[in-house]
Amino acid sequence: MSTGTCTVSAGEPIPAPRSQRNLHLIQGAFTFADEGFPLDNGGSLRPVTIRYAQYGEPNAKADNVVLVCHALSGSAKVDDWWPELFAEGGLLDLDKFCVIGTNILGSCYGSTGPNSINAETGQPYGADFPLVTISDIVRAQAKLLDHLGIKKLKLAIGGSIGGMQALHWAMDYPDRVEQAIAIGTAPLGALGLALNHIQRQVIRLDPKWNAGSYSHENSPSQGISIARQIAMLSYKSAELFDERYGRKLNRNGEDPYTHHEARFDVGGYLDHQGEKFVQRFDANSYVSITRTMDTFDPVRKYRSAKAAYSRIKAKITLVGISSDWLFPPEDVRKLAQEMIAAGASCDYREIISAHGHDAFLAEPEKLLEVLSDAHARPV
Ligand SMILES: CC(=O)SCCNC(=O)CCNC(=O)[C@H](O)C(C)(C)COP(=O)(O)OP(=O)(O)OC[C@H]1O[C@@H](n2cnc3c(N)ncnc32)[C@H](O)[C@@H]1OP(=O)(O)O
Ligand SMILES: N[C@@H](CCO)C(=O)O
Repeated sequence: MSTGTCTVSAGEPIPAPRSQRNLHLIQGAFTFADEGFPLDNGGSLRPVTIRYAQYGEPNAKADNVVLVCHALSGSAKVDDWWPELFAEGGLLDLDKFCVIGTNILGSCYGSTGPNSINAETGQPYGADFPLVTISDIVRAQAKLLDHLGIKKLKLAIGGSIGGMQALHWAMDYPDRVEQAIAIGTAPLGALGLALNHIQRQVIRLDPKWNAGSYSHENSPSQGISIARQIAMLSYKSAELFDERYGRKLNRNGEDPYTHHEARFDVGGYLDHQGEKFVQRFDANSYVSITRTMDTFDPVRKYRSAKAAYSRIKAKITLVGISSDWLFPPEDVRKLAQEMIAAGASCDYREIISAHGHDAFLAEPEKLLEVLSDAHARPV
């Protein structure tokens, strides 16, 4: 067990997710690194808190533990955003596996992030929150697992940024993970980097941004709303948008043919998504996590594809999504080929879906279908 402080609350009432039985949920927060947690790119965090959720129980050998890693805007509470994993016939039977979700560094859902107090200054980090890499996030997760007495993961799984974490587990801790599944994950290409760049600029152009120093009541809500709307485009597909919205008039009756400020239905949808996001996410966290996402590049970290991927001992499954233009399936397939060329046991699958990048959340049944065979299913 590592040193640190831990708060745990058990048995909190939670809303029952779809077709779900008792989740045996325990939520906690582990705080460590009073002396500082050094980061890959210099700087450090002091201290570090990792918020976590545990579903089910580790067995006597603690060799049944699965780490489920969230994407950009999720949280430790896996049942809030991926309840289908636990459902009857899902990937993770809680009678068999213990599932742990952690909130990532930089987020606004309980782990150390821009809203946390910087021990050096006694003030919130705000925009001074240092650049955190996916490796840093995984190293902090490893500290939590040490604290919980979990030496090895049965499986690390996630989509998007969650998949980046799963893959870094396999590279950074080859002896601590048996299997990794990453969905819609690859180093971001130029288009993805460009979209993240624009989103951060939009946030910083909001007059309420104030160099990242704002109050919760007076936050850059327009900037974060528009950033989310841009991101939503990259999470969906043209096919889905045409099918759902096409050139339909807004469902509230606005007429864009006669009023120049009126929206088509797709505009109403995007505005709704932006408004919802403002209620639940922080602008500094958004800037921080999109920068983290940009830095995912195992080849740069380990100097070559061979050096990075030959470290892997886990069984890897990479899943591409046919309509994903943020992490195109050809990029995911190329990553699988590089892993195989480096000697890793890696398998590529593809979900055929019109839902774009978000398909792993929007059509979980298709994901579960491509993970249903012996290679992909944890045993
Ligand atoms: C810490 C936490 O809170 S974690 C839990 C929340 N976070 C997450 O779940 C993260 C991952 N989840 C997601 O990214 C998304 O929720 C997904 C991918 C699962 C679903 O994507 P969405 O875009 O929300 O679904 P979808 O495209 O169907 O949009 C549905 C919403 O748009 C609304 N909508 C659709 N068209 C329109 C329109 N023309 N005008 C206004 N609203 C519209 C719907 O009414 C619905 O609203 P609601 O969510 O308030 O009920
Ligand atoms: N829609 C997801 C996917 C991002 O990769 C999220 O908001 O976290």
